[in-house]
Amino acid sequence: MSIPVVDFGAYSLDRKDVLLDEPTHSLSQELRKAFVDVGFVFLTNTGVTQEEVDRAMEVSKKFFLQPDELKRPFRRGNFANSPNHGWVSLETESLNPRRPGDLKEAFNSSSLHPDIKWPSGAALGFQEIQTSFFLRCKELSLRVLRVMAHSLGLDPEVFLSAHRFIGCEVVRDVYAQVPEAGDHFHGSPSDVQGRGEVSAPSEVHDHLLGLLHVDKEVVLSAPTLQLFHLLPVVGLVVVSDPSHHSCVIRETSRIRQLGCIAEQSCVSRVNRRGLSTQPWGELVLRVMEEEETSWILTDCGLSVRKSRTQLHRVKLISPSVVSFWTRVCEEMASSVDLFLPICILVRVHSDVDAVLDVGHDQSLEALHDYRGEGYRPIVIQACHCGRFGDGDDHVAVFRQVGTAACWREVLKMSVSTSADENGTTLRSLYYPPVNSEKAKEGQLRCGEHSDYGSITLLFQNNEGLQVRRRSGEFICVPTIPGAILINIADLMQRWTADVFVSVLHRVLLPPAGDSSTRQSLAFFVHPDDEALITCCDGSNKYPPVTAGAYLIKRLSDTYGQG
Ligand SMILES: O=C(O)CCC(=O)C(=O)O
Ligand SMILES: [Fe+2]
Repeated sequence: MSIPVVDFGAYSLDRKDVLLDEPTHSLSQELRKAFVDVGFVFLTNTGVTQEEVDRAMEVSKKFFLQPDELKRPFRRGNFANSPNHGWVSLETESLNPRRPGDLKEAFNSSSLHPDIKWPSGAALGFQEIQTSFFLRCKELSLRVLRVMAHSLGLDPEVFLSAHRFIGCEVVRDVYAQVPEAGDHFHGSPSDVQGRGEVSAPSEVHDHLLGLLHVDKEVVLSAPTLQLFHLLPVVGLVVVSDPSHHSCVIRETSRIRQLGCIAEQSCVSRVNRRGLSTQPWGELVLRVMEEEETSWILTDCGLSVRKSRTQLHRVKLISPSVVSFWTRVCEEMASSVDLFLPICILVRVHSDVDAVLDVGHDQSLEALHDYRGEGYRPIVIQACHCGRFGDGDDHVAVFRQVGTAACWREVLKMSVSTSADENGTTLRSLYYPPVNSEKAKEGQLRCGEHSDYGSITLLFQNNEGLQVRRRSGEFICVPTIPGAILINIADLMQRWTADVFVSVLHRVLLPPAGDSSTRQSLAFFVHPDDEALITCCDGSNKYPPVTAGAYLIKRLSDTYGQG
């Protein structure tokens, strides 16, 4: 039996609204049959374009074709918080340990953390292209996982809810780790609002966020900057580096298109608690009029600084303020029923220049406009259920939740640590020309193996891949233009108690005398590290395992300890 080809058009990335629909019965059943019988399927009409694939392969090839000394700084193992991220050199890895090292090079993009150093130079645009391809694959994977759940008659969220952190850096609930009460920070007692606040760890007070709150439409000018025309936005962060001017201007005009997030709701919350007497807009306007370089706005716990090159910087100075705002945000978010998912795009550099943008899920689309700018998306997955009533003021609701979400993310960012909590990896593979006389006995381009996670998306530009059938023999996999090969990986087989099968596959050497290269892009989807994988039929066929522990074990089997 060959690999089935299934039309995924009904769930294509081009269709934005589709996640609310039940997958069609025939799509579910075709997918199910492929994953039960073969473990592999070709999906057509996914919405991922050939152009996107070509771009990702092209920039990868430019990276691989460089001399090794230029690639070495990016070696896998060099990234402290992301051990699987980086370059894997030729013959380093034996996916079948009984064979000599695979004749391939790879680059694993496992972390989108803004502090990760990416290849540049010859591979100009590498980070942006890999990141945007990663995010496209992520979106498609989530759709596939949804259809897979449906095909098994399971709750459509069963797989999705264990894949919430693909491509997100860790945002651990650091507050929970910190002891009760007390302000261990600099700042006068008047900064501390309320009682029994949980204090935040020390990273917070060093973390400078440039927040600018504008209540009315205003024009700001500063000595070294052009005019900025800002609409009322909460969470708009002004970049301090003059080289980013145009970026700020573009940003503000985009926010205008998306609609504005007014802070009125925040203000009323603040007032109700007696913590602030003024709308923030006024505070900011006051700041702008003043000539001094620094203020402490004790009534809302923020300090504001102003310098020649920075419009304004607002520093979160007190842990109680941080937790206060977090709580406000959470209350606001939970008090409003909202149907829209919210997407926040954040650009953060280590010197804490940031631009926030809050929008509804169409922002996901807008995300692609940011490819070249190093934006980091934070998508708030947990959208609030319920629908707008007829009489609801949609904009007001959206503003409230957007504001809350925005703040929450800013605050989380300010205390986040830098590890990742989902092992999903976009792996770019390059198989150089092979001199078959020099190849070692039994050596392959990629030895027999099955993948480790939930599913794998594979894009290939040339033949060579083989998949093992149930009967034991290997069959050649064709390349079908525009189609994506998707396979079940080991954790998914466990999860489905062997209903879906994860099968061995390999990449052969080209025939003698054929000096062609091969490239592929494999998107290995993993559940979140903390997700406990138990058989979804309720059986005990496999003991529960956390996805993170399972992945570590599999990687260490492949690469050896360390
Ligand atoms: O390059 C290919 O086509 C296959 C790669 C693969 O299976 C893997 O890296 O897991
Ligand atoms: Fe594989």
